[in-house]
Amino acid sequence: MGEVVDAGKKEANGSLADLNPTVVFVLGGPGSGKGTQCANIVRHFGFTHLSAGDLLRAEIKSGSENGTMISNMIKEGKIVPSEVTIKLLERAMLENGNDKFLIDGFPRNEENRAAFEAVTKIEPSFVLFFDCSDEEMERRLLGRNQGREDDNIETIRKRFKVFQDSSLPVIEYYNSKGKVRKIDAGRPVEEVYESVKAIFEPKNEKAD
Ligand SMILES: Nc1ncnc2c1ncn2[C@@H]1O[C@H](COP(=O)(O)OP(=O)(O)O)[C@@H](O)[C@H]1O
Ligand SMILES: Nc1ccn([C@H]2C[C@H](O)[C@@H](COP(=O)(O)OP(=O)(O)O)O2)c(=O)n1
Ligand SMILES: [Mg+2]
Repeated sequence: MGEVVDAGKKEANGSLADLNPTVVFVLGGPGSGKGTQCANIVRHFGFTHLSAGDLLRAEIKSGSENGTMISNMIKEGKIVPSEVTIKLLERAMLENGNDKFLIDGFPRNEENRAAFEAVTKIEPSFVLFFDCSDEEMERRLLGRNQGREDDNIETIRKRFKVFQDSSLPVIEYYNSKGKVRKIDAGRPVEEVYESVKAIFEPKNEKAD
């Protein structure tokens, strides 16, 4: 029996287990260029880009009951409880229906990592790590001009500390599993993308 489907509205159908998506985590400090490079990857390699920060900001705008809590945490540079962020990521994956996702800015701490694994049973294929100096990231964030409440020097310093203390250990964890692809993100956008592309392109392996 055929079902009438409203093509304009995507339904969150099925489960993540059915979808069994390919996931690449895109990590790096604030301002390292995660969002910029994800836009390039989407154009060439057919992934869907999900930024945890964008999903949280959309949740604030939607007037959700968690909005005030999320907004306060972002202003303080703190990491929102995993439960909230994981629900948003799960919903976005199921609504979208693609089976290849770049998850940008997540997992940002050990709690994010362990909870995502426990809830979704998804293991990332690999982790892109954009490595960039604090000086360069600070310059970029202060010039970003997206009207973000957290792109001020006081919050930026807090975000750098959270990255050092909470996010780098997650990258170390994946590094110990051989999953990290580290990229020098301090170079111009096009140069960084050349390195990114080489990671996503199928390898032309020589027979011996
Ligand atoms: N390689 C680069 N060189 C200079 N500026 C960059 C580079 N990559 C991104 N930017 C700029 O820096 C700011 C932060 O980039 P963004 O992609 O939003 O980083 P993230 O998502 O990691 O915080 C943006 O204004 C962006 O245009
Ligand atoms: N996994 C995540 C990702 C982001 N957040 C919150 C806390 C972060 O400082 C803000 C902004 O994240 P976002 O990835 O958009 O920031 P950057 O692109 O790294 O500058 O959102 C979170 O609580 N948990
Ligand atoms: Mg970003």
